[in-house]
Amino acid sequence: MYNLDFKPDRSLDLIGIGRLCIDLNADQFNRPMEETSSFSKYVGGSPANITIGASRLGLKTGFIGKVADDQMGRFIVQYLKNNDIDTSVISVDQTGAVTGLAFTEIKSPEDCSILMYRDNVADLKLDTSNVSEDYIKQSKALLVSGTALAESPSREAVFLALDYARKNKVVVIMDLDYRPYTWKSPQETAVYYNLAAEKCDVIIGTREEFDMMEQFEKDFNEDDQKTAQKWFDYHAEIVVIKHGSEGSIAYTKNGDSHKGGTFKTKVLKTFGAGDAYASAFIYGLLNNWDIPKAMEFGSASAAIVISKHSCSDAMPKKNEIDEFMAEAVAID
Ligand SMILES: Nc1ncnc2c1ncn2[C@@H]1O[C@H](COP(=O)(O)OP(=O)(O)OP(=O)(O)O)[C@@H](O)[C@H]1O
Ligand SMILES: O=C(O)C[C@@H](O)[C@H](O)C(=O)CO
Repeated sequence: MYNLDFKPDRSLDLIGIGRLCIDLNADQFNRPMEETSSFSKYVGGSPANITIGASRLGLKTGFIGKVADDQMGRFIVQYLKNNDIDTSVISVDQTGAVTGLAFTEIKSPEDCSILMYRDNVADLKLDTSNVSEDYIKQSKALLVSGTALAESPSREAVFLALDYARKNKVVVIMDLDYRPYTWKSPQETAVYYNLAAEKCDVIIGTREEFDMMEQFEKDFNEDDQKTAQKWFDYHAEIVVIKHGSEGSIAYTKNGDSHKGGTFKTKVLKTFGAGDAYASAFIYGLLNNWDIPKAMEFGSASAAIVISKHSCSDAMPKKNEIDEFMAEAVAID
């Protein structure tokens, strides 16, 4: 088992912080983007997707972020409201920043990529004045994602939120969410990722994301056990390392490890798997489930989302995941 102390007297279960943007997913798939003529618009950004997923599962959620003062920004806030996410502390940029856009290319179920338009984006303008200790301390858990560390002032805003969370015994969950195009250099990335991960109780990332963080520690050799152990020496209680279609492995501070399988699914596109997995896994933790049950729920949510066109809009409700698991073929 694990020892995460979710304080029962909090009015929110989970607050997400960071990126709120737009996904424009190719309507014509199984072809390169050069041959795509139309795209569907969805709310996007990893922490937004995870918070939407968590809210759909029934968690009480809120979000700390900054949106552009334009139609896209208003669309994002309205979508979050429609999904029962508290938007009361989402601020609106006044500097003329724009909404980040992610054009997604679906060449085949195995070959997807994202073309980013992220110059002067509003989400990275989040600053320390937008982060309220009174708000954070209302929550059982805080979800941070690595991309918000890419630039100041968002970087400082996230570190302040991490400090407020630790001070007020809010469980801190980090989804590594490494998007290289947002960063200036791999070295800078690793330094800030490591500084943030030191403060987290739960760390979720892919093997490649942990490799990026371990670039100064050559003896790690992509060894999942070694990776996890490093974080147990700081605050981590659970470290989850994802391996795409090969599943995932979770380590707990008490020395246990759990291998998570996948579910057979008809993959339309690969992106969104990680966000769906995280939202359902976090739901399991907040409901005090054991790790294998939370991982299975996460894998099922991921299998559902990758069979659909969007990430945020495809996030399933609990009954959808339960029904899927009752019928789907599990792969160990
Ligand atoms: N092809 C697949 N079939 C079934 N399940 C999958 C597949 N790919 C991923 N998953 C599930 O989703 C989980 C997370 O996937 P992955 O490791 O690709 O995360 P990620 O790289 O963060 O995702 P994203 O592409 O959204 O950034 C896996 O542990 C697995 O349970
Ligand atoms: O902002 C991005 O990096 C893209 C996301 O919005 C997209 O929804 C995704 O890749 C999910 O993992």
